[in-house]
Amino acid sequence: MGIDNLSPVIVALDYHSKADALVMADKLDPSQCRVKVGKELFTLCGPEILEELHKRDFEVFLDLKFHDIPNTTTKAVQAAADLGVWMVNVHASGGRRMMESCREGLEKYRTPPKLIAVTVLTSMERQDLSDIGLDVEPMEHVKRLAKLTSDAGLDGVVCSAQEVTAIREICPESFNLVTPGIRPMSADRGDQKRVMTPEEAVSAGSDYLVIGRPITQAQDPLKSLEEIVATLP
Ligand SMILES: O=c1ccn([C@@H]2O[C@H](COP(=O)(O)O)[C@@H](O)[C@H]2O)c(=O)[nH]1
Repeated sequence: MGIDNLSPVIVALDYHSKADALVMADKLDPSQCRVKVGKELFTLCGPEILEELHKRDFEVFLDLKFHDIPNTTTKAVQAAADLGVWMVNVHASGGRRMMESCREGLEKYRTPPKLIAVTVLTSMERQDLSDIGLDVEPMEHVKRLAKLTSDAGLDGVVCSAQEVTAIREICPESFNLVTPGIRPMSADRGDQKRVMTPEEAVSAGSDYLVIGRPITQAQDPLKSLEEIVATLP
């Protein structure tokens, strides 16, 4: 079980049509897991896909990773709150003022979405950071951005499960750690670089495991989800 009564798994509905996403959603039980709508599905379907998922009682993580000036990102997270999503995110590299403005922008909501920030994408490794002028290990940059996010008063971060132990040492216990880059031992890593197995991620202290292709591209997605959940401590 996760930090509430649901499993910690958030299934990434990275599909190229509303129909395909809903076929998958209809196989899932909203009392067992949450779902994530990302850039591909939201760009194709817009808010309608959220309505469909909410009708089916899912809590939805709207993963649009807003990265813009404070005014723009604040309006964007408010728009997400108006759509009733459970979780929304920005990029921590947008900076402290941007994150604080987003948090303040959500204060007027009775039940605001959880607001979290992406640290370093799990597809990135040291060379990728070096390419963009950051001569630092991912771990160091993730820790810096997690602390900044916590100081800005957000609810948590997106990071690799590899960084969970280190973040726990510098951020409050209540700080949510949302970890993509989850790969069962036999699964293809694809473009992910900083990965962990579901079991290791939960043991390390991840609150939520974001899992896409190992479930959605499986021959039998539901069986794959059930097998993953069965391995969790
Ligand atoms: O650092 C990040 C932030 C977000 N993601 C998203 O999570 C899923 C992972 O999908 P897989 O198929 O399991 O790799 C995907 O929607 C990404 O956009 C991430 O992977 N890393």
